[in-house]
Amino acid sequence: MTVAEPAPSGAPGDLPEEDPAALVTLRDAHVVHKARTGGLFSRDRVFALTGADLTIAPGETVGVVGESGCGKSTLAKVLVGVQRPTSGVVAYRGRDLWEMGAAERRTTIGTGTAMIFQDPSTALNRRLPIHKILRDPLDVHRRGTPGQRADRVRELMSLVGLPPVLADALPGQLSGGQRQRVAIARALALEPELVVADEPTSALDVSVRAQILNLLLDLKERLNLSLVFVSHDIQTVRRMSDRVITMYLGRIVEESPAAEILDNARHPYTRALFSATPGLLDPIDPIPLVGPVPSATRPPSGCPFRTRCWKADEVCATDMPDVADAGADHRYRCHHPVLAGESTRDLVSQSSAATAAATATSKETP
Ligand SMILES: Nc1ncnc2c1ncn2[C@@H]1O[C@H](COP(=O)(O)OP(=O)(O)OP(=O)(O)O)[C@@H](O)[C@H]1O
Repeated sequence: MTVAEPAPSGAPGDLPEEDPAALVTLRDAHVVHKARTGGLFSRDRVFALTGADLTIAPGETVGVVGESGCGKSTLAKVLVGVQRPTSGVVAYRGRDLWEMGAAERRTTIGTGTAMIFQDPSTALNRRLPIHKILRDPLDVHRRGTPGQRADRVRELMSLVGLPPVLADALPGQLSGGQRQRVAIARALALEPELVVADEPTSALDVSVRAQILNLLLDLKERLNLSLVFVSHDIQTVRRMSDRVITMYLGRIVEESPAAEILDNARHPYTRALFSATPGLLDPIDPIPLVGPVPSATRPPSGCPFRTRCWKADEVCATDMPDVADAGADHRYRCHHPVLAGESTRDLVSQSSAATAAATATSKETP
């Protein structure tokens, strides 16, 4: 398989010219890691994020879907400034985050953004009582007087539905759902404009997941937050989001209003992901995603999805598709998009034929 070298990015410091009202903008953001084998760095490189372009408006929720290892967490970390991109631009309200002075960047990241992680058990200091955990960011950023900080802690607990009696409890004395409420309250302590939630319910009991998701939706409305919601659960992403982006092997391959992505996904990968979710597309058979995601150290040439795509042909092996505009804020990168009106039945039969062909080819290989 030919190894593609991701295209060079734009000049560092280039500021995005459009949408002055955008809260966060990524332009041609790349993250490349040194690969590790057996704990040691090798000469290989991992292309964790490649050429990401994204704009997030104030108050908007953007859902991120894709299989494991497709770069969702990397994108999330770049957005909140935890991960510096290897190249490309991350701008807050039009100002390049990584061109700011260190003090301004620390303030922008520390107070303007926050991240909620998958597992609240590991995200919270087990030795500190809840009121100290919530007060810590206020102390670090010297917000208000000591009395105002104590008031803010009470306010935060009420905001996320934690009774005041839990203020002196340790994280280990709380349920998983309560711990995630503490993590959310801490994330909101400094009134961020952007909150990124990376699989915020996947470590929780099914019974409390809906409560935490409803809490996030409620907080987003009340506080006019921009929310980036990363999840494997496509149903939930659709319910939570205004816009959905699909990632594959470090690339954003489709971006669409949530309301239309289900019926109108144009990228074969998005369609296959959705079809694998029971009850979503009502297919006769789900469209199989053939084989595993290729290694991020050796992404395929051309379109990264072409090695698993039933529509792929020669051009997909050589040319990375340009971004195509499907109108109404819907964009995708594909040479042979799913056509409007193309039924799941058609896709399943094409996919089965591709699977049979792939199986036959692999049997012929010595
Ligand atoms: N610090 C790192 N060093 C080397 N490789 C990394 C590092 N962080 C992430 N990667 C690799 O980058 C790619 C993208 O990882 P990332 O965690 O962003 O994917 P993901 O879609 O969030 O996966 P998951 O759903 O499993 O959390 C993967 O191949 C991963 O192994």
